[in-house]
Amino acid sequence: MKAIQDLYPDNLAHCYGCGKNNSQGHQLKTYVEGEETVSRFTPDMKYTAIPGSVYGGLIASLLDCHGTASAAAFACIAEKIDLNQVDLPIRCVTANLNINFKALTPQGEELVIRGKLKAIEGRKISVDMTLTAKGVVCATGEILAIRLKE
Ligand SMILES: CCCCCCCCCCCCCCCC(=O)SCCNC(=O)CCNC(=O)[C@H](O)C(C)(C)COP(=O)(O)OP(=O)(O)OC[C@H]1O[C@@H](n2cnc3c(N)ncnc32)[C@H](O)[C@@H]1OP(=O)(O)O
Repeated sequence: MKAIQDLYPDNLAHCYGCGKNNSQGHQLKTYVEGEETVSRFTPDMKYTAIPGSVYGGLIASLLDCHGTASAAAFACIAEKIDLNQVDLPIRCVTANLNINFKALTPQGEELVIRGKLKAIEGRKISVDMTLTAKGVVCATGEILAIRLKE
């Protein structure tokens, strides 16, 4: 299965966090795995907070893009829309993002971000997220994504 972000049409694929057409961005990729979504990302050393740990703004960026991609995927699944189609028919933007930083996030490690659907209420899609490094939860987050009108 393709990454959710690779299903965004070319003219909407320039997001700094996840756009496949932004060569200077993070190009985060999110996949559906069972009932969850997952993204994996190893930050470059330039994203330093305290030496040895990852800058919180980058973590926010990863949760932001993981969250909107997850919201679009969960909404498609709820409507039985095929996630293998070329252009994703459902697109979401972030209205609210809450993050709890639980532990310093170590540099030089692959970060694993997982998302679980919390609720779909009309155009509002809430997703719970965790970010782990070496199995340790470093951050949790909740996103409220809004499905854009047609
Ligand atoms: C814009 C076009 C470009 C196309 C783009 C396509 C993008 C496809 C690629 C994806 C790329 C990923 C990108 C990465 C994620 C970003 O970084 S996205 C960038 C950051 N986010 C933004 O810039 C969003 C800015 N805000 C907005 O554009 C508008 O406020 C929104 C979120 C679209 C909502 O506006 P609206 O469509 O007029 O909807 P509205 O009726 O106000 O609200 C709908 C419901 O949500 C609730 N709601 C809205 N905001 C909030 C809030 N902050 N807190 C709580 N509830 C809220 C409302 O109360 C309402 O609830 P109900 O009455 O239905 O119960």
